[in-house]
Amino acid sequence: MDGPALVLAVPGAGKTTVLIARTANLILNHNINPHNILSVTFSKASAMDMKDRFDKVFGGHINRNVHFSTIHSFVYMLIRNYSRINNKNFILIEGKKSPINKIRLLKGIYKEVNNTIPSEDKLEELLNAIGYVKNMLIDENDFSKYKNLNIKDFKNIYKQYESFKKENNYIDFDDMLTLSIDILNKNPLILSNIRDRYKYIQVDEGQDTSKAQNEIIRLLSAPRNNIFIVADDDQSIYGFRGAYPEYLLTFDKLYKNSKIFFMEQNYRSSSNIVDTSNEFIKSNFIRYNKNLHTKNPENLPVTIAKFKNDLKQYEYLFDELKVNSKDAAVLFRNNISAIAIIDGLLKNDIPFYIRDSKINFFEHWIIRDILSFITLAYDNTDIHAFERIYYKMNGYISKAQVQFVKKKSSSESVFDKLMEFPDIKFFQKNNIRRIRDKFNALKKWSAKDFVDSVLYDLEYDQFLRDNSKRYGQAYENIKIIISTLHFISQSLSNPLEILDRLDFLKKSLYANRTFQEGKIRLSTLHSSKGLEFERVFMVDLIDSEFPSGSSIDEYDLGNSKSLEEERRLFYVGMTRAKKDLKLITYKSRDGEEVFQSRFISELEKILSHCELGIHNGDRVNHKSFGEGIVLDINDDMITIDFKSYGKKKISLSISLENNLLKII
Ligand SMILES: Nc1ncnc2c1ncn2[C@@H]1O[C@H](COP(=O)(O)OP(=O)(O)OP(=O)(O)O)[C@@H](O)[C@H]1O
Repeated sequence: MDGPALVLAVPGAGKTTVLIARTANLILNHNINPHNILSVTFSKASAMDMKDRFDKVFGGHINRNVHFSTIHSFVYMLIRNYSRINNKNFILIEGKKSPINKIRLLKGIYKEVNNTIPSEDKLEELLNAIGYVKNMLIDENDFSKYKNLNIKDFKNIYKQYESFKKENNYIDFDDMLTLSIDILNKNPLILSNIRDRYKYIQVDEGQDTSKAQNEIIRLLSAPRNNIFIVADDDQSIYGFRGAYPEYLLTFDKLYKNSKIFFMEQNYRSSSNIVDTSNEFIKSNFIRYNKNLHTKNPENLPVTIAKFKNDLKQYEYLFDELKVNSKDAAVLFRNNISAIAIIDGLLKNDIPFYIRDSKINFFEHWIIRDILSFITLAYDNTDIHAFERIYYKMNGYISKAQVQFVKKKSSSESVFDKLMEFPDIKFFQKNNIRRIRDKFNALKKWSAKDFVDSVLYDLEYDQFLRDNSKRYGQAYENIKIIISTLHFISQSLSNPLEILDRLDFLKKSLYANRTFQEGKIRLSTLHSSKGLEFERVFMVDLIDSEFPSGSSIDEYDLGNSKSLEEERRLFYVGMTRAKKDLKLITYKSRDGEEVFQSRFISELEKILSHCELGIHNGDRVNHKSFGEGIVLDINDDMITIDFKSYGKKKISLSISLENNLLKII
């Protein structure tokens, strides 16, 4: 009830349940006014989920309003009250009521600073980087601590963005946090009023709170420190935008006389899934060592399904789902993976729903380029389509030539107009003829051959590779767009049908956003947190996709932080499954060799040891060395800390085959 407490729990242990029950305990058994309890969580969906679950269980017993909110909505209220009293006017530039478009503003600043328009991906990276700086409370005059930044002249962009907001009294979501810290630090009266009101502070999903959010919580809860945090550091997956789970590891230093409770029993999953996941997450170093276990019985073995290529993966997935689609989910690292899956599910008449419909595919610049190729193939007078792609193929056409073409009559073919360019050289004419003939032929191809011809005959693929190099981006990240396009076009008879199919898929994505019994859930791994399903399929488990290419690059340079976050994300996915977990990988995607995810390789080892029935942490008895604890199992060797002999590495198979080693 009183004092600082941290509840560290494993997946499926009932974290939210504990927080709800404690709230009811404070109100019903200790007569605390709900008005004095502040319960916050990370996302709006979790806050709503908490409120629903509380009302369902205790609604009949407690008739006063019990409030659960996000940290952001709490600080928004704080800023509004402060502004009202002090006659200030802060204008929020997020959401529907915003007077300006934040994205457009940042795009404009980026363009001004770097003289080039940022891609959608770059903008996303920029947004995350700004959020990271604010949430990590990084001093804007000292970005040297902020490594791994891949944004050209970030400092300048950041400063311009900040001063524009300051001049106009604008604030964004992240500013709400830093502004609140400032208000609380500079206004002792406000701080003491809030402290008086919120005598009990509770935080759910504590692993996702940032440094700035933790600072707010610390300020509010002092000096009473009636702070109760529920968290699973192994499920922290928002480090890229400033989540700071490290503070959980030093909770006892931050709050004196704190208590730490562990909830290590999982009520959700079969013992196969629990044992495998438990071993898997132990490869992370930065964590509280918890021992995930369950009393649930065994069920289907965890399956690793390996295929020749991505097409075979889809065949397997759709076949499985056709037979049994009850309470199943397909989870993926990259939301673009959803497009090919939706295409296949629609063709196979398998019902699905997907909440994250904001997928950067249909509006992606590559797709818009492809649409311009199609347009020009069918209408070679379309100057807009031509202007978009003339330098992205091997036509060697100059800007001056395009300007010349634009001045001519619009009913003429752009290729004919190009031929009339003054002083045009013989070899240039040959090039233009070659391109023109290619475009004339394009509309006769099947949709898939059309895509190939654009990629390889017109060398759009080469442009994509060069472009990635120029902007320091991994070609693999855009390859997923091309492979999705290939997948969609494989059954279409002509290029025009690509337009229709994309339109249909886009509409289907929006039309299938709501849950209905019997529908399969499609979700990114990030959005799957907190959910549970009978059957879970994790797809596209290849290196560079999952774990992401950037986390592998950082790891190769000696920094394993991002790779550990990827491992946690993988763990979140695995622990969503109640009975059936299928992990799918393949050897080639869209004709190019790929490698199975290194996490799959780790799991193969774990599963082979699970078959032997031996795990890290097991107590064992060895015929010669006596009792000990298993510390590590690596291929065929096992490290045991023996009571009488200390650490020893012994051969696992010899020990087991000869009955030398027994699990106690
Ligand atoms: N004490 C319990 N006894 C039996 N079942 C329980 C208990 N606590 C929770 N459960 C069940 O276990 C499942 C997981 O619970 P819940 O979703 O609250 O866990 P969680 O810790 O929030 O999980 P995660 O962090 O993985 O999302 C649910 O199906 C819930 O109904």
